Amino acid sequence: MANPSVSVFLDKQEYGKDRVRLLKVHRDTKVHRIDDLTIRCLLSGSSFTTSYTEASNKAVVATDSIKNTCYVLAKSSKVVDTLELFAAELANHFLNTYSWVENAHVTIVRHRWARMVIDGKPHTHSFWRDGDETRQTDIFIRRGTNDRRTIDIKSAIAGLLVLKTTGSSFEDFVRDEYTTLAEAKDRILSTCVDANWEFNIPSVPTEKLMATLGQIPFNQIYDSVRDVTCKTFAEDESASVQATLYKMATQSIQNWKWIERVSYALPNRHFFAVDLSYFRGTKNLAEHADVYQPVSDPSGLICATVSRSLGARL
Ligand SMILES: O=c1[nH]c(=O)c2[nH]c(=O)[nH]c2[nH]1
Repeated sequence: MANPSVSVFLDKQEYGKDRVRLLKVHRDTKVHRIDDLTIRCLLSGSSFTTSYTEASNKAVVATDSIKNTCYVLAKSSKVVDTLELFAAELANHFLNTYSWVENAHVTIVRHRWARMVIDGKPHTHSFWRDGDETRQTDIFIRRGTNDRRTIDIKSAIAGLLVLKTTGSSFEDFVRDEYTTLAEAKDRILSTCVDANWEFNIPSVPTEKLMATLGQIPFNQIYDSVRDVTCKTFAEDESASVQATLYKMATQSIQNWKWIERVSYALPNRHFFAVDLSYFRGTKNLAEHADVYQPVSDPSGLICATVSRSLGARL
């Protein structure tokens, strides 16, 4: 039985619409472009407390209206193709429209569509899904004092599946009574990259918010982080996932003054050479390996965040 004399308080709250699906078609030229998005918009602030504690809906903007707003703004917006700017437009809209909303938290996931190549030529209006990788952004805008806004933006790549067939070793690790893993001079390296990067954005007067964000080359930064990730993965003579991860993260901070920190979560998807010695003494281990067994579970998991040092602004 619950004890009603135990005192509690509402510690955290945010509400809104999740999984709003939206396809925007850009037909401004004959070469159509598309943005296939899944959006989450969450609102919070002290005015919403009573909706939880006293069953009062007086302050509640229906989540259905929040969903409708996503479609209305997608219609008029000129920046749907820059996730961070479209997310900022949405978040800013809720703060500007409803004076009692203190924070707007918008997450957008963009699903991949690649242009079809037909008879060697990029097709003007047909696309195919080239993998499960997504681009994402998570933006949190706070109503500050003196009509200013503070903005946290974290953008991400999720589900980028990569594999290399040489240029990766793992040696000189702890050997004790628990160790069965052989040292590997040359192994398969494969991971499914989750990377995110946080922006350093000063608080801005409300009316300058979109103009300030408009100066940040979000699409170029995304392309660059993805390129650095792939190039480093491909070219690094990897001593471990840890060492390769650190090189990836460091470069993006050094490339872009707006990036404050970069995090990676890299599962180490193991591929073990199959011991074929049972069959006529066939050699398939170490330098003889070319038949491997992919092991889906368990995998290693290497996670790290690299941050810009204090006073290290470009
Ligand atoms: O790159 C690696 N890092 C590790 O920490 C580790 N541990 C392991 O068993 N294999 C690997 N590979």
